[in-house]
Amino acid sequence: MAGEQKELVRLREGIDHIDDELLRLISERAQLAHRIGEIKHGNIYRPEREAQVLRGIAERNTGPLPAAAVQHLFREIMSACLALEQPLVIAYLGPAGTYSESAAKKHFGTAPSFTPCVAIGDVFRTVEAGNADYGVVPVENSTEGAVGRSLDLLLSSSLKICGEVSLPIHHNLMSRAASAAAVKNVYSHAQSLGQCHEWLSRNMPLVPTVAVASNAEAARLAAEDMEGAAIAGEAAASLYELPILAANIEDDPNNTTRFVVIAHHDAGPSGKDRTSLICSAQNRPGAVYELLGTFARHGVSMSRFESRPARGLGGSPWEYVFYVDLEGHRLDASLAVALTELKACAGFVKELGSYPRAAF
Ligand SMILES: O=C(O)C(=O)C[C@]1(C(=O)O)C=C[C@@H](O)C=C1
Repeated sequence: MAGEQKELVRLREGIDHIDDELLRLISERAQLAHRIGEIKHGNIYRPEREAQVLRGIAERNTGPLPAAAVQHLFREIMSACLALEQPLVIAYLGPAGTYSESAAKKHFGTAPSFTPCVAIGDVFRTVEAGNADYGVVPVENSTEGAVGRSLDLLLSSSLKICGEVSLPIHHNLMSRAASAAAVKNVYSHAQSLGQCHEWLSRNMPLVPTVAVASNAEAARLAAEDMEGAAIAGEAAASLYELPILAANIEDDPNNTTRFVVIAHHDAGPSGKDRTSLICSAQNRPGAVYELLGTFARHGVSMSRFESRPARGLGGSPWEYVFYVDLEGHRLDASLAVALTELKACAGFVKELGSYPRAAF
């Protein structure tokens, strides 16, 4: 026992020594970032550089910590360094406790100020008006598909996409009730109720579900109702101090939502990028085939091709636009040529921007 105590003291001294070194190095890093901020022209936040740093950390990590854990640590270090250069304001689809807030913090770390907005349109307006530097909005869910409102606003707004966030969505049943058997109502956003449909029919078939504006609102209601439960994320459970009765109740364990970061500019090349655009085909046979041919001819891979009604373009009903995601940056030689050819044959092209693929 005495031997173990001595060992404990010795190991803790080792940790103290390493913490001193870490602190010294982090402070030195912060001074360099501050100096970079002074000599940098234009935007201080550089999503392409941050993605490269985070990818490099994962590649060089030799354990024992998993890559995601070290990336989170470095995400926070960079977030704090950036705050020394320029305090950022980030708008997201609120209220506090939503998955959008988790996505915003996953992407920017916790150092910026976060502004919850009541609707996706308000996130766009807040950034357009300069009341936030960046905005985070959901664009698609692996179970439920496209988030139409975000796609429509990307078409009508002048904002660009400068980043993306991929967030695994894990739903939890949370309540002050003693057990799931004592729950009389389940509150959640309609999409989340849909994503937990099978679990609910197997485990709580007779309990009515109530669709509300957001998961965070569901958690707030459950916090006030001893017989109510919410389906929401861990952030909402801790915000409203709700015990989790059942974790990871989503029907698809790979349930993921993709968010984009909107701003007045897109991002520089990072080496692993994506380019998003909206286009329409001219009204003649083979026009869509021709659009797709421009990418195929130049070896540009497409990760998304989705059609939606052309809202806000002032055309007649039944006119459609295509939302296209391409692998690569608009400044890459092959993509640049493909875009030039696309503009020559498409009815309409709107470049939404090039940005680094999610680093983690
Ligand atoms: O490299 C830069 O341009 C920096 O400002 C430094 C740094 C970092 O901490 O590594 C901070 C903010 C930028 O968004 C990117 C990187």
